[in-house]
Amino acid sequence: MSRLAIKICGLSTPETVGAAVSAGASHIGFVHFAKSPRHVEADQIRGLAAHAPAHIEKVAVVVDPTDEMLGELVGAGALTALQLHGKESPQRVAAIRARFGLPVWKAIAVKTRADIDSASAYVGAADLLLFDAKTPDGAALPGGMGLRFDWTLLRGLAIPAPWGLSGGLSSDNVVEAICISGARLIDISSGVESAPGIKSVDKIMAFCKAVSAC
Ligand SMILES: O=C(O)c1ccccc1N[C@@H]1O[C@H](COP(=O)(O)O)[C@@H](O)[C@H]1O
Repeated sequence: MSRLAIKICGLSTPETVGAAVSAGASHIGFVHFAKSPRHVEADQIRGLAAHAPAHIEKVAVVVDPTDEMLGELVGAGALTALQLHGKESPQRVAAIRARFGLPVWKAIAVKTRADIDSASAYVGAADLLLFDAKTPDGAALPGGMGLRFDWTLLRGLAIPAPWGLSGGLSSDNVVEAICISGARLIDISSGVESAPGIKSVDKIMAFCKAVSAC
């Protein structure tokens, strides 16, 4: 079986980009959403991405982005994928993919089985579906809040598209999450922080080490 893919998201310093790469992450993520404590501008993303080798995937996380915003991010040249984490429709996802020429991930907000079922509408539009915990109505952020959902909802998932798991993961629960869900790509942000927006090198290392046991 192929090695598990790990995305360490919400990076904002060269030191933590380096830690993610050394620890064995396959993907690094940069949040471009002004309300987030992890927000980084397009030129910062370019600078941070330069600290990771070419084989590491560089993903920008955006929420209901305009074409203008995406043009600025993609135009900076460092990205290898876009993660759409808002209420983008399948049509909007397909249009972004066609216009910007990068693989597109669609985050699916999950609380119930119906939410998992809703992901099928994005098959063919998105390159990867990322199942994340639904945040409460009125929450400040649509992700990155350390919330998890019932991983058994993913057991035996038979969706004809690559998919990954995020939401509330940590070095303490990731092995259980992988065993229950069967995920082959896992994505973490707040679980490797010492405070909102402050990534911890030690926690990044511990998380990747825990995953390597799977
Ligand atoms: O991290 C953020 O601030 C963020 C803001 C807006 C949309 C998504 C965001 N983060 C993504 O949320 C999931 C889960 O994060 P966590 O591990 O539960 O903290 C992950 O994909 C982040 O990339």
